[in-house]
Amino acid sequence: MHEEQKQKNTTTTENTATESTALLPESGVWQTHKERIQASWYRCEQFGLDHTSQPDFAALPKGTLNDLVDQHRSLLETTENEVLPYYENILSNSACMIVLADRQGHVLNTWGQPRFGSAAEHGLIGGNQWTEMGVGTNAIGTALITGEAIQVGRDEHFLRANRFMVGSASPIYNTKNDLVGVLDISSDAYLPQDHTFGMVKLMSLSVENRLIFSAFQQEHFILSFNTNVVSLDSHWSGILVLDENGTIVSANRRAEVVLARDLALLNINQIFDIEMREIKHHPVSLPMKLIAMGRYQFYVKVIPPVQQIMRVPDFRQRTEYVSPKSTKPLATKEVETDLQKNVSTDLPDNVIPLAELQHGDERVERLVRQAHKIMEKDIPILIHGETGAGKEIFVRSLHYHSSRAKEMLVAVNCAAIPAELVESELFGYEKGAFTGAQNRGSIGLIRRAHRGTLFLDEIGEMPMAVQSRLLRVLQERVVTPLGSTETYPVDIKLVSATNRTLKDEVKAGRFRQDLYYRISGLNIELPALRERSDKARLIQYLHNRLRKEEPGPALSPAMIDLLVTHPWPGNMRQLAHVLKVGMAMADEEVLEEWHLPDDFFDDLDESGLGKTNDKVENQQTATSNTAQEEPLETLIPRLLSEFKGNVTQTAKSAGVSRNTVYKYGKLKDNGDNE
Ligand SMILES: Nc1ncnc2c1ncn2[C@@H]1O[C@H](COP(=O)(O)OP(=O)(O)OP(=O)(O)O)[C@@H](O)[C@H]1O
Repeated sequence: MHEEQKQKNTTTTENTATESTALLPESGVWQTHKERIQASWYRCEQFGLDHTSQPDFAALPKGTLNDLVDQHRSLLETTENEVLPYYENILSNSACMIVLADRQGHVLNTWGQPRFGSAAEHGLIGGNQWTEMGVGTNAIGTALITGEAIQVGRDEHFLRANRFMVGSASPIYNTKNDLVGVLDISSDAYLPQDHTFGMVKLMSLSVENRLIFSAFQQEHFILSFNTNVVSLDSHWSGILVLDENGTIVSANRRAEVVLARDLALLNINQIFDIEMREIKHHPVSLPMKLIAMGRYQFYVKVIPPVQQIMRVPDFRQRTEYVSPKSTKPLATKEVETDLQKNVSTDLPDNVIPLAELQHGDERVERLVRQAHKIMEKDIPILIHGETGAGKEIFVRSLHYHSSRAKEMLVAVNCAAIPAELVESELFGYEKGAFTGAQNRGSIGLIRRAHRGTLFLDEIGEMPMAVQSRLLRVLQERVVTPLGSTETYPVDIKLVSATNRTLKDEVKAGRFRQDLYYRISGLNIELPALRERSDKARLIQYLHNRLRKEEPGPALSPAMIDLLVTHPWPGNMRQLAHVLKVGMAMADEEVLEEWHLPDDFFDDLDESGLGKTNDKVENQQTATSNTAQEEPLETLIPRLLSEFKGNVTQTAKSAGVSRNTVYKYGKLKDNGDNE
């Protein structure tokens, strides 16, 4: 029986899940709508909610929401293109709201105007998270948990606070059959609800179909099929994607439901009474009548690839072929292949692929490989490294290359949260647990990382009391919120980082020894930038990355040498800053020394690693500046005051580097101060 036939009219079920009948445990398969709502209510009770609880939307901070929107740009655009026509044609006078949420239930965007009050009141607002755990039974959260479309009537919401609306939600699956988001139409109860429910399912199908077309239409044949010819272009049609040999490489959910079988990698001749070569030669706009699996008749339309597949010999396919671009050592290539495992094809823009974190330094290659493996094991990772060495960037990349990539990476900077709040932020709290707690309670960051990765940055800063609680969570794998006697199971991958030497902290009594051993399953020492043997390549890589964001000047070999010489006390963060400032300052085609910020030269001076020509200039000062016939000690301060402190102009005019200007400008200052 098909899904929608199983759904019952909301009005007949609205009173069936009364507040005392949360009977059914989560069983996995529910036959009826009523049982699904009951199972959801049961889960809500397990989450510690009662009907009077206030919704906890666990709203994301603004920056994080922007990141999330960036990560889901193609889903958002596809939805917008597919959904807005419905809204404009059908729903615009219906006072309802269309909502797109990600697979964790975070609202990514909304369209339309509901009748039910302001965003602050109804909570359907960007960044708010609609999960069953925080908001009780609701269309978005329940569709996410069950993976199926659902309509939640007013009284079917577990929390009374949500019983002013009806929500209809339908999950969206991508071409790999991963749940990537959910579409929801919410309104107060005056709309014909069956109509709305059908509509949201149609919308999610149209988004899914569009995702399939975008992924495959360039190079693949696409067949759409339906039982009647006039519906061939509708979103209810089945879609099959075929490669050149007729192998089914993708299909929409509708195709699998209608044909009632797993279609992956079958040949088209196993489904329809036709061969691929006939499909290739069939006129595009002429529907065919075909028999599926010897019994069922369908109308079928062929959509050929936009780019015709070229049948030309390509000897690069042979194994002995060596690409001219493969200049990297063999070891790096092997690492890359290995690191491709688990890679989600659409890494968010702010995530650097693992293979691009190392550029030939053996130590870094090894630790990247080790950490990548350990991400799949139940072993915590502890990363030690100087500030700015790239610990967080590394962890982000690890998470998105792991099997947990579909769930959240929750990054907590223990030093940034006031000591007295660390505990409640991490473990969550019951409503009214302490003075100052928001009275609706909070699920806390650890539970938010459930099935994902928890990254505790600067773990050395964690207060002792919190350390004991964390130890308990790691030992028992359950979280007990502040003020609660309930425990909640959690499955997290823990990665911690510190720039302190934690063993010293243990000796000094500031860090618990037992916790240290718990968190340091795999100990990783991320080398400082100055210690890396792949510095030159890393600098060029970062420069290229920045140039992709915004065009900028090139790096000369001399500039690369200068950057390689620098001690980089602020590591990758400082390198990124210096390059960004330099590239912004430069109008020329090549980055020059005088484009770089002053603090860059400070560090060079302190380390005594200045350039050779500075040394030559220094020797000149011992006597005089031959060009100007004036010692630099007086020339530089004079020019500096002439150019009103402009270091670049002074350097150009004196024919010396900015470094030298800085040095002699400072000498004068010091002298004045004495
Ligand atoms: N592998 C890398 N490739 C390119 N840029 C990088 C890389 N690693 C770090 N960066 C740059 O350096 C900045 C700082 O990195 P990150 O925040 O990961 O350092 P950290 O070691 O966690 O620092 P802290 O100890 O201060 O928290 C990043 O925002 C990014 O601009």
